[in-house]
Amino acid sequence: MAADLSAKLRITEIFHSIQGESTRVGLPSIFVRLTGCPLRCDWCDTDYAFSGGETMTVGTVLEKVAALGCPTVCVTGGEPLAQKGCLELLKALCDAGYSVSLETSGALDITPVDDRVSRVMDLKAPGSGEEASNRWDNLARLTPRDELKLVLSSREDYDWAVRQLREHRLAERCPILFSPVQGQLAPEQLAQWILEDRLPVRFQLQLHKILWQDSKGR
Ligand SMILES: C[S@@+](CC[C@H](N)C(=O)[O-])C[C@H]1O[C@@H](n2cnc3c(N)ncnc32)[C@H](O)[C@@H]1O
Ligand SMILES: Nc1nc2[nH]cc(C(=O)O)c2c(=O)[nH]1
Ligand code: SF4
Ligand SMILES: [Mg+2]
Repeated sequence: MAADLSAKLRITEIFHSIQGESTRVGLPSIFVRLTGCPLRCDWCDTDYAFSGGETMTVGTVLEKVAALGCPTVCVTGGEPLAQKGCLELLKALCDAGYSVSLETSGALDITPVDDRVSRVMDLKAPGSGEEASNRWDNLARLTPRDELKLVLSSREDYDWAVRQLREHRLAERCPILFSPVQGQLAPEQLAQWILEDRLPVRFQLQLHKILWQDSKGR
């Protein structure tokens, strides 16, 4: 069935930049940032997307994306899956031939997302203050096309992440990303722990924050 292009979405911004996160890091990409999030991660760098925004149809978002002329699209937020219309947007983007990734907190069911989308899902560590929001049944749904990210603010978070990695055999499911919370955990410290423990994970630094000091981190 075709996507519903009349479905409505609340959108904070649509922009063209260098992908700063996930295994797609470095690729020119279009970002579609959906407004609103039911979580409040302690260290969230995107609180400007919690409210405001502009209502648009999926069809209008497609037109704005097409005008930016880039084959790779990242749908993010806020929490994109908190809006029903997000599923229609993801399907419409895939139908139009884009290579699509979705950044999601893992607090909402990822099952209904179009199979062609690469789901980049966070597992919220205790330091985020949102550990209780993790939907643990999402883990079993991850495929090698998806990615799992753990954003860590301390040694306690790191130890917690290593336990999850082992207990849920996460590295067998999909690529695993360990990223320091910017300004809270020194990147070189996290890198050293990963090396010492011989972890099969990918160290990640938000590239856009190295490239640009813009408060919105484009
Ligand atoms: C702003 S969130 C939007 C998507 C979704 N709500 C989520 O949490 O995955 C995009 C990504 O930025 C990460 N992020 C947010 N603030 C950060 C920070 N201060 N340092 C490192 N990563 C951060 C999140 O963990 C998430 O992986
Ligand atoms: N350049 C850039 N890359 C990104 N990758 C994921 C982002 C996000 O906020 O989800 C993001 C972002 O905000 N900027
Ligand atoms: S879930 Fe994502 S957007 Fe929401 S508060 Fe956490 S990092 Fe920010
Ligand atoms: Mg960001």
